[in-house]
Amino acid sequence: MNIQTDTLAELAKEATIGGMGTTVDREIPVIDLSDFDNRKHEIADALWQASVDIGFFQVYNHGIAQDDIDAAFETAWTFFALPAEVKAKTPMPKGINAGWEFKAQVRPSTGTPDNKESFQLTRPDMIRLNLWPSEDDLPGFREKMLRFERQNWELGMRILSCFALKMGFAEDFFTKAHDPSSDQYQSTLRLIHYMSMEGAKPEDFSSWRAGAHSDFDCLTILHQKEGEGGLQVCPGKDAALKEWTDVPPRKGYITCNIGDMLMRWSDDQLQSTLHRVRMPRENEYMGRRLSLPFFCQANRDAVMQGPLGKYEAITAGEYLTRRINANFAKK
Ligand SMILES: O=C(O)CCC(=O)C(=O)O
Ligand SMILES: [Fe+2]
Repeated sequence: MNIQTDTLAELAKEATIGGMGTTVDREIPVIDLSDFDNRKHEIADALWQASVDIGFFQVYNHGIAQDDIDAAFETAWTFFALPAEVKAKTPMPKGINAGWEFKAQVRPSTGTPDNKESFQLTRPDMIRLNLWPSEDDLPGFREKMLRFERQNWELGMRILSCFALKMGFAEDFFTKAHDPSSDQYQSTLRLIHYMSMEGAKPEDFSSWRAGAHSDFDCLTILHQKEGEGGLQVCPGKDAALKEWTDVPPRKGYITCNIGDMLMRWSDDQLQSTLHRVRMPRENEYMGRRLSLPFFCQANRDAVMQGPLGKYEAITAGEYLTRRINANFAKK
């Protein structure tokens, strides 16, 4: 489908609040991760089914304490609340998923910048390119964020071990491919601030908080706050219908989705699904929205080759570089 043409046409049609396309209810699978080691095969079956069908699912009893998630949101806000000139000390370099950007991400689907700012944290790049805010500017930020990054990595690897099992790989196959001790590591924690729309002009609602896209990575672990909705998904097999489904955040549940890397790595068995973040509707909460996605992106030197051999082998580094450049082409 030609996403670009469809989206632009709909943007022109819908200049005010309301968003584009139609909204339909679909069930987003919810999966209980409790007693993980004993229930692993049952959990793996559920994750696989959800990912073949829709590519999105929500997990609960996931092992990350709610207090830690709440604290991570608070710490993220301490960064965004800094003056712009302080945030600008750690700018996102071209083609690198690290540092601060402000309304710089132009999605191929919309051609306009997402109405957001973000700080991305990819561990090796933070050191190499000196992208950590200083302790003077933001005391404790680095340590707190690294701890949360690690918690997300652990959850991501547990989920990916289930996919490895189903794909006939060793259970630690993806854990090795995302080895956090390697300088080739490129998994990314992203802090996102979508600006408040309180008092905004009607025409401001014609842009997107995040334009329609699929993620580049293997697996995204997306923390959202209850009451700060807007995420919508459009499953591949129904994409031509342009029917979007709201995925409201619920406390205790983490939304996860398959990205393009794992879709390719699974020979297209698992679905990387289009999603976007719409503007709030007239009667909805208009304040700022924060989200914290963690992108499990295989290390640069990991070779992606599916069990069925559908695609030629490519390193994850080469794969990701191509994808990032397509999204931030103008900088
Ligand atoms: O903020 C959200 O809820 C979704 C963000 C997202 O899709 C992304 O950053 O890839
Ligand atoms: Fe996304």
